[in-house]
Amino acid sequence: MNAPLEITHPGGPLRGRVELTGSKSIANRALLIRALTPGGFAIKRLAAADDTVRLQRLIDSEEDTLDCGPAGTTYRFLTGYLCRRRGTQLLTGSQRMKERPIGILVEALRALGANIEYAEKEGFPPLRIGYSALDKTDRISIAANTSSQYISSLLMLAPTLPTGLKLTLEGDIVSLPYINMTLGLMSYFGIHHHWEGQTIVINPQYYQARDFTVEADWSAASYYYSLAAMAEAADLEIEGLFRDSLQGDSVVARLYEDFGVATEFTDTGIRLTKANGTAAPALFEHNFVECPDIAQTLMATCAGLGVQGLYSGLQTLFIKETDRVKAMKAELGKLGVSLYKIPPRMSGKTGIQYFAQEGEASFAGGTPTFATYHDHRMAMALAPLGLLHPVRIENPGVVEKSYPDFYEDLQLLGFAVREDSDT
Ligand SMILES: O=C(O)C1=C[C@@H](OP(=O)(O)O)[C@@H](O)[C@H](O)C1
Ligand SMILES: C=C(OP(=O)(O)O)C(=O)O
Repeated sequence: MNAPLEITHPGGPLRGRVELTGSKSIANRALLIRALTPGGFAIKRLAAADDTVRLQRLIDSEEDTLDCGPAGTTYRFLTGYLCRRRGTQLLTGSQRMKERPIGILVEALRALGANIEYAEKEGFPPLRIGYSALDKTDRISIAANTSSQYISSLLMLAPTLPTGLKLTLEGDIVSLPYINMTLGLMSYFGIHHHWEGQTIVINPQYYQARDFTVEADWSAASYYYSLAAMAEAADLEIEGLFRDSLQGDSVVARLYEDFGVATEFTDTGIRLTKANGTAAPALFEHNFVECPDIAQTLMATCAGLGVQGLYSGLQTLFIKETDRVKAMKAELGKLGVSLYKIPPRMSGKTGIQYFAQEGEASFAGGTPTFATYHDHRMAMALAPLGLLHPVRIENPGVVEKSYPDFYEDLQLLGFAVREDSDT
């Protein structure tokens, strides 16, 4: 799917039902834990997301080179896992993956005794990873301010290490709900842990095999919240989500209350409703440090509704599939909406970096063509603007990374999605 797609909606209330794709984060943890569990176990509702399919394939592969493509969790989880596997493998990825830092995890694993070399540039993929017993020490520290995926990778390995692991998190912690998701899933599979201040302590233990069902993806649900918020009235059923979720992105339910979107939990998922004529807020303010993956969604919603945005906690967005703030600034700029860094002298003495967003999306220039920067979330965050006016999405196939059925699901809500080979 490489030709641009044009996305349009005929107008009127937004209604429909979607069987939402499974959570990529939960699926990838379940796969990695299964690989460490004697006897294995069944995983139900595993998503067809490319990142998930890849992780399963690479866990099973004995080839010399393992290519993670653009999949960050896949890459980081395998970096830890391969340290305990016999043989030596080259772990590589897309051009962008080679720009996403890995040094913090490599240093932590080396402190445990890992046998890892940089195959190209110091601090970045690809890595050559050989077997090691990882028995040099059981007490290490790791900087927690760059990616929680490094920490999750170490935690899942921890119970299998000869004397377990005492992992001290240093500095500010980003993406904390993802660390809790890892620990929560490990508990489901029988692993105990406890916190001693900033240190997570995990003794040697065996994972217990148990059947497991993957919850639907709350990050993906955010695109339906965005649609509901921008619709005049909406009534959507989104299946597969649980009330007590391990996913931090379930905070979308609360965030979109401000936009008049109500969430009701049903036996099978959620129902989103927005009553006719609910007014949007004048200002939306949020710190995304615990839910970085939904920042683009909220930026697009605010643009569509002309809501002023005041955002913080965006410091990890520049090392994701693309520099997401830069990419959103460029794409929203096409609609006359501005996104900019507030100079530190104007944001007080909090040490927090704020970004402001101003303006309401204008379609006076005709159908906008949005670039997607090899980032699935650029495509999925911007597509809902098609509710307001036709939009064109370049390289729409990027959604395969986490949500291959995204456009089919939009069609279930009445959208027309058409290949636009003339552009
Ligand atoms: O552990 C995970 O499943 C993830 C953690 C987050 O990354 P960071 O910890 O790098 O912020 C998130 O952005 C990513 O999509 C998935
Ligand atoms: C950041 C993301 O993924 P990853 O880091 O796993 O590539 C994402 O899905 O938004």
